[in-house]
Amino acid sequence: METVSDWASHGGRQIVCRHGSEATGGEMTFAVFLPPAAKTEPCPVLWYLSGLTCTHANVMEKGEYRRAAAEAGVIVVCPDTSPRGDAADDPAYDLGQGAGFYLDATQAPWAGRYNMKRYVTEELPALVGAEFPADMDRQGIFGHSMGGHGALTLALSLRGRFRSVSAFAPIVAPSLVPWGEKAFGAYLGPERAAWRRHDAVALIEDGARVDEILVDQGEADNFLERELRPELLEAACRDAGIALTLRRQPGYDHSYYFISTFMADHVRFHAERLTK
Ligand SMILES: N[C@@H](CCC(=O)N[C@@H](CS)C(=O)NCC(=O)O)C(=O)O
Repeated sequence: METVSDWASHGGRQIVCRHGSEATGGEMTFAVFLPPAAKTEPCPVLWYLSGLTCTHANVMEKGEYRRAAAEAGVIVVCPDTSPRGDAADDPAYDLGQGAGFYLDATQAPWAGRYNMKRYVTEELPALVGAEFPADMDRQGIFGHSMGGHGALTLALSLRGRFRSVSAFAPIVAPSLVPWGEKAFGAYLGPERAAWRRHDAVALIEDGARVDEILVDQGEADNFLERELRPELLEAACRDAGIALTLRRQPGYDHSYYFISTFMADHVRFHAERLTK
């Protein structure tokens, strides 16, 4: 692992690292914020999964998580969203590089390197646990849009791994919306039964559970009705008895101006569950 940048920030350190990845077959870059408390003790880890078109850098530069994470004593890790370099790609912004959807692809030309589920749940946690003062028994996960889909599906399918889960404007039912239908068709093939394991609403319908979920959703989000459809998560959680707090925020769109507004609320939500 190689350190690309290491900045002092809020009494802690904002670091960017690069490493050779077996899961994705190439070099990967991620951001990790160490709070001041990490100088003296292992700290819980909060994973932030980003949305379409993002690298590790979008949330690092625009997400404004550091003050709250420093105060709470939480490490924040921000992975990239897909394999890079000479990995297969597509000219569209919502397929290929920048659009890994946090699953392990089974279809050509994506299979072999588009293993973002394995990367963020196995390879990168092993690296973070080995290289940083991280308490891997206390992990939370959150994300935005495609990354909100990732946070919800990984928390639901890896029961017990994450003590807390939240999302900003998540794609809650990718099997039913254009972004997900396109990506799942490409990465997983036409057999829709295989899609259900990567769809938060379908996972809940099929019996997967978490105790509680926090979601913020802007009401002025251009993708709300076509791609995000939070009402489907609301119905699934109601039927399953999952405590969903869905906050509809008037006037906010899909951007990092929205995310950064509610970021501290989410970091504190996780910290309360990770530090008690
Ligand atoms: N208008 C965007 C659509 C994709 C989009 O809104 N991406 C969101 C995540 S789903 C994002 O975070 N974009 C990067 C940013 O705002 O920094 C584009 O075509 O690039």
